[in-house]
Amino acid sequence: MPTPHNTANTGDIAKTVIMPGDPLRAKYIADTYLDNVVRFNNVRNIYGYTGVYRDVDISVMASGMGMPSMGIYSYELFKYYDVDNIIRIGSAGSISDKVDLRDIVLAIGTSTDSNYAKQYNLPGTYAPVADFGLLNCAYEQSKLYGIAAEVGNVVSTDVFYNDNPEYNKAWSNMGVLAVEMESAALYMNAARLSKNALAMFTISDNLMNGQSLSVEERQEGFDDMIKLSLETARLYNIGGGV
Ligand SMILES: O=P(O)(O)O[C@H]1O[C@H](CO)[C@@H](O)[C@H]1O
Ligand SMILES: O=c1cc[nH]c(=O)[nH]1
Repeated sequence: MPTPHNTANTGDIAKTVIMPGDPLRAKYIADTYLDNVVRFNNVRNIYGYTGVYRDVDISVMASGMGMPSMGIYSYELFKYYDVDNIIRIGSAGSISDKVDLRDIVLAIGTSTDSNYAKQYNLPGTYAPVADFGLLNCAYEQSKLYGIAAEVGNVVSTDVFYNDNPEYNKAWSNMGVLAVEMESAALYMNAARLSKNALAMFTISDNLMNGQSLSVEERQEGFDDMIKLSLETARLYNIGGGV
């Protein structure tokens, strides 16, 4: 059933969706890794494609930037398109000496400064976490393919250009590895709708020493993470989840 943001029909989208923030990264993944590709959405240039990865149907669709955008697209995929699993693949800024440029992080949890959880009227603070089955699968695949991956907490922020110079340090003091902008909304939508989500990242910026990757590397230079997400999706689909 089409939505205001997605023209796909029911059945056009696979059970597992890989979600980069950037539509051009979605196109790159479809062009490079999927066979028999059909594009199911380009509303607002949020490209979405379904194709075959090795022997498994997988979709890839952009989330856009920020929690409101991820909130809309992941909610619609879970609620209206019967998607069971979403794996976010993003760039992130390192705030820990455990991870540097090009390193991969698997987000076991995601702290946030966003108000997204307010809608649930919880009598406390919610801790958004990854689906253990997807996380475990990704971690095992990372070992199998020799792709080093650090598992830990990230922070999903509403603010890319933060006015507070102590912001990153405060999260870093709590052992948080990296900063990004969407995973908390994804993890909360998955929890609320009884679905599965995982976020993984390639470090594109080292926020402690100011080093960063180029625009081209952010669009197309994340092949280890892309392969890890696709192999995780494939194994998870074949195994019927964990
Ligand atoms: O590379 P993506 O997936 O867009 O993720 C990160 O990059 C954007 C900021 O440059 C934010 O969306 C942040 O979460
Ligand atoms: O949200 C993000 C993503 C990449 N790099 C950052 O510094 N922040």
